[in-house]
Amino acid sequence: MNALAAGAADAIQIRNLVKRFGAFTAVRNVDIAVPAGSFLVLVGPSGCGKSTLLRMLAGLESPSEGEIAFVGRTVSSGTGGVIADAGRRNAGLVFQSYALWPHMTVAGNIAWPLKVAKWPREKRDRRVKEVLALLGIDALAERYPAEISGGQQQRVAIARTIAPEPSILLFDEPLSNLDAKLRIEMRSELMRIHRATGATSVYVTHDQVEAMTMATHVAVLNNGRVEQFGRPIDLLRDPQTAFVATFLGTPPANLLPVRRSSETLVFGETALAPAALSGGRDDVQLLYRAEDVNVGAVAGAPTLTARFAEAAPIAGRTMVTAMVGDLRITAMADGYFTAMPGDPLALSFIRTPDAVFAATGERIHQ
Ligand SMILES: Nc1ncnc2c1ncn2[C@@H]1O[C@H](COP(=O)(O)OP(=O)(O)OP(=O)(O)O)[C@@H](O)[C@H]1O
Repeated sequence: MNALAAGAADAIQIRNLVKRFGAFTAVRNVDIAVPAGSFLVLVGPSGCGKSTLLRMLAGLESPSEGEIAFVGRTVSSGTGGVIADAGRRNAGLVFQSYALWPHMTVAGNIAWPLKVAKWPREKRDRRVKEVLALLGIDALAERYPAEISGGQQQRVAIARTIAPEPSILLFDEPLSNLDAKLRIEMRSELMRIHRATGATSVYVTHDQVEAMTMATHVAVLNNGRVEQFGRPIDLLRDPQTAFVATFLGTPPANLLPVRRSSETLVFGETALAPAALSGGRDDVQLLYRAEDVNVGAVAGAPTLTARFAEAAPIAGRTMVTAMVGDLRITAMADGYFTAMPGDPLALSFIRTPDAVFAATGERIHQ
């Protein structure tokens, strides 16, 4: 079965969801089905509507149109508002800020939601021990939030959220307050927890590297719309819009605006590709991966003269950024490479473009 096809095994169904704040539309016609056990990452630039979508899933915000169902049960809709409130969705929410109770110990914080849900004492104690062990914070059980580090506080917040065994976990940029090293550690930790709990997770981030490492499924949002939804590898290999193609991937791919001139597509005066690729359009955009742009002229390959901007060594090669007018182009050089900012640099396009997009952004399939 196609893992992306809607079906009975979907833990979350989002149908034609819209959220308006007055005249402003923050979420536009979002339609996705999330299979049970997935780790869905919502990724996109600041203000694209990720948090608003997550808050609707959490029951903190009601939709203007459309509906959300958890395991076939409608929990919110444009006509009915929030049908099942935040506490009755069997969903746990982890925020960027940890919001621990300062007057309760770590164990007390974790036990709190279980007390509220009236778990019997013995079962509660057993569960607190279990999640303390799962998060590797057993030794902190009797400390107060002020006596532990930010990273440890985030672990406690996660432990508290998973303690009541929610079937859906919702994360809103939970790692953004941590330093770079801790973020990377916590990423693998969260994936381990996801596997251990089996909960379907929805995770908001603006960091595409975080998205690509953690996700089983990714939804790329832009201006409130889902530009593309699918497995990370499919979005990387087969982007359906120019936005997805340039937002995902490290180093970023290059998008060159070209126009048709008799038999070729030209950038400025340089012929880059055959006109047949444009699907009959006059203006299109060509996608070139950084590894398909060579630093230095290659005989027989179309070549542009750029101005060197910066270089960063990566895994034995150098990622070079250069400017052609206002356009930034990223290329790869073998070994170590450096130059002075503004130095002229030949860039050769050593392969045919990876994809072609209309000037308006949609993919042109050959
Ligand atoms: N309560 C509100 N009233 C009016 N506008 C809002 C409200 N909440 C969010 N918005 C607007 O909706 C848009 C989407 O906001 P949202 O917080 O969902 O974005 P985001 O993708 O999570 O951004 P970030 O990564 O910066 O947190 C923004 O333009 C924001 O200003």
